[in-house]
Amino acid sequence: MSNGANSAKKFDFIAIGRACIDLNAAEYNRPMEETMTFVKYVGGSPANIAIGGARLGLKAGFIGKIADDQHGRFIEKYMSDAGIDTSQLVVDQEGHKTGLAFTEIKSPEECSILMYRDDVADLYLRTDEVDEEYIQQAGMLLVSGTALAQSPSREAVLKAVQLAKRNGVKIVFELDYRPYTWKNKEETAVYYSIVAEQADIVIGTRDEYDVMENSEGGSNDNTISYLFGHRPEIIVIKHGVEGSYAYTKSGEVFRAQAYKTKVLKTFGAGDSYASAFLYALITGKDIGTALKYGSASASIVVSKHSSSEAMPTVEEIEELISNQPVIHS
Ligand SMILES: Nc1ncnc2c1ncn2[C@@H]1O[C@H](COP(=O)(O)OP(=O)(O)O)[C@@H](O)[C@H]1O
Ligand SMILES: O=C(O)C[C@@H](O)[C@H](O)C(=O)COP(=O)(O)O
Repeated sequence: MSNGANSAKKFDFIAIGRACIDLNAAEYNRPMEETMTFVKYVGGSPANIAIGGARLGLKAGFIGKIADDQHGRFIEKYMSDAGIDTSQLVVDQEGHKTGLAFTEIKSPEECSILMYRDDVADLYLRTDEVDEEYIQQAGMLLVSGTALAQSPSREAVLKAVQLAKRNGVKIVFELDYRPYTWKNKEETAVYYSIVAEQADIVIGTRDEYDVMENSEGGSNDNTISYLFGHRPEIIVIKHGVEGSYAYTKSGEVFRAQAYKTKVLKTFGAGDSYASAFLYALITGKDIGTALKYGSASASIVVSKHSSSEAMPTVEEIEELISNQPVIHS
């Protein structure tokens, strides 16, 4: 497949979904109960991926809804300063709030996220706020699975997927499973399958594919045999510190190991991975190299305090790939 590189298009990719706030513990190695200070960053998986892509020099756009408040304005300015087109970042007019993610860093291995996502603006994006002419201008549409959790955002995303298909825009589905936004796993499995079957590229962790399949302990072989019966041409399955695999419809299998690093916290790995993986595909690198870019980017971000602000440059990624040993597992 051609992986979406299209210099004739205004955007290399457009992400759809949430742009929110991360409040990351400024004090490490303690539970949230004892954490008194937090540092504010833009967060939300698709926003992080757009920021990561823009840091790597990609032309990125964003479709989403932000609150009409100080947090919403902070997000819009940060993303626009990062070089992302925010013309389709709709400002909510109904009093909905910005989603907040407080992060706890108990140890490098024990991190958790406490989400405040009741009535959040991002899940109120409507179908009439998704514009065909905007989507036409992209090489790829990056869909976050969390945006399928509730209506009207669910229908807005399904419309974006339809428009992308109609206009030959590659669909990248990042499963991005956040249990607290869903009613139950059965519902998640239904909507994940609907979009995964229509996507060109699917990216997720092994656990997230299990959610899509509404099963436990699933195998990569079963996942790819199901999805390759549909539209996907590339399936990426991440296995945490044990590395990741990419499978192609023509039967190739690629594996990348994680790079050794001094881990500060584990969150941010998935978003940095996705942005660097897509950057590599969009700039014409092969799939094996793209996996390395993803792993390298993730190993940089897990060693830093934030997800968005910590997104690396191309030079940092390439330097790390050349010099850093991998974790053998
Ligand atoms: N402790 C770690 N050290 C170095 N790299 C890591 C570590 N954990 C994850 N990674 C890298 O980040 C990638 C994505 O991590 P993973 O945990 O699978 O996804 P997610 O963050 O979406 O749950 C992995 O494939 C790996 O390359
Ligand atoms: O996606 C969110 O709403 C929270 C993120 O902003 C946060 O930085 C995070 O959890 C990132 O983790 P990842 O998805 O593993 O990259």
